[in-house]
Amino acid sequence: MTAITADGVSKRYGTVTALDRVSLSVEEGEIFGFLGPNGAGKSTFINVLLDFVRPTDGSVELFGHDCQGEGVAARERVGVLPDGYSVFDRLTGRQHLEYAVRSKAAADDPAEILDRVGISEAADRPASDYSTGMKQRLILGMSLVGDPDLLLLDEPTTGLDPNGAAEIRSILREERDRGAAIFFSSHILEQVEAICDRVGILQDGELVAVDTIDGLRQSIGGGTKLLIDVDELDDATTETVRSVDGVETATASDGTTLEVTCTNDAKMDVVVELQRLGADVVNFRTEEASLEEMFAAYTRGGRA
Ligand SMILES: Nc1ncnc2c1ncn2[C@@H]1O[C@H](COP(=O)(O)OP(=O)(O)OP(=O)(O)O)[C@@H](O)[C@H]1O
Repeated sequence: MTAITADGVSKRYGTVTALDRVSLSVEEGEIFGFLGPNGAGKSTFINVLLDFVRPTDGSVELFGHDCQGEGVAARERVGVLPDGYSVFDRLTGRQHLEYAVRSKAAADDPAEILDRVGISEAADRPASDYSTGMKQRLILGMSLVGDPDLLLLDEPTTGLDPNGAAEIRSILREERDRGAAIFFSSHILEQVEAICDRVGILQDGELVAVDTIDGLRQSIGGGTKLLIDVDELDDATTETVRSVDGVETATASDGTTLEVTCTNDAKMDVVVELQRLGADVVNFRTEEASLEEMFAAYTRGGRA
C-alpha cells in the first residue's frame, strides 16, 4: 500500500517558498531518503505530513487519509522522530517508553525497546541527564512503539557517532524488512546512500530528482569517476582535461593523481588527451560516482 502520497504540495511563508509543488509517493517496505541542504524545505514537508503546517497548495495523504482533513486517521499508523524534539526532563527513559506504550495502547515491552536502541543501561536515569545521542535513541525508541506502518524521521542520525548511526541504520532496515515504510530526511549524504531504496533531492523547496541511487547515477551520464595516476601533473593539464567534452569535474589530488568525473563515453578521450599533453599514465582505475557527487551535480542546477 502507498504510505505517503504528496500531490503538488507548496508552502509559502510571505515571500519565502519553503515547498514548491512537491509530488512524490512512498510505498510500504521501502526506505525513502529525503535529501537536501539546510533550508531546502525538508522539515516543512514532514510538518505538513504531521499537520503542524498547512500547505498553501496541494494535498498529502498517509495511507489514503488526507493529512489535513483526516489527520487522526492519517497519523494512526505512524511513528515520528520530529525535528527539534524534546524529552520530559524528570521522566526516566523507561517512563518515556511506558508513556508511549500507554498512549498508543500498544503491547510493547519498554525494556526490550530500550535494549534495541542501546540505552538499557540508562533506563532508570532521568532523560535530562542523557547526551544528545541518547535522547535521539530514546525518541527513536518511542517512534517504534506499536510497530508503525510508517516511520517519519527528521534527521534521525544527528548527534550520533558513526557506530551509533550504523546501529540506527540496522534498526531501520529491520523495520523496513517487516514491511514498514521509512521516510527520513537528512543532509548527510553517506547516511542516505548507505540505506535508502530511493532518494528524493530537494533544492529550494523543489524536488529536483527522485530515483534509486543507481538511477540517479545513470541520469548524470553514467557518473563515472576516474582516478588516474600520472608521472607529473600541473594546473594546465588539469585545466585542459576539464575542458574535454563529457567531463564534469577534474581535480588534482595527492600531487600526481587526477580525479575526473565524466560520462562513460568520455573516459577514453580523457586518457587520449593526457597522452597528447605528454603525461605518462602510470595507473588508471574507475569508481562509481558517490551520492555526494551526484548531489552536487543536481544542486548545481540544470540536471533535473
Ligand atoms: N515558520 C516559518 N516562518 C517563515 N519561514 C519559515 C518557517 N519555517 C521554515 N521557514 C523557511 O522555509 C525554508 C525551509 O525551511 P526548512 O526548515 O523546512 O528546511 P530544512 O530543509 O528542514 O532545513 P534544515 O536542514 O536546516 O533543517 C527556509 O527558508 C526557512 O527559513
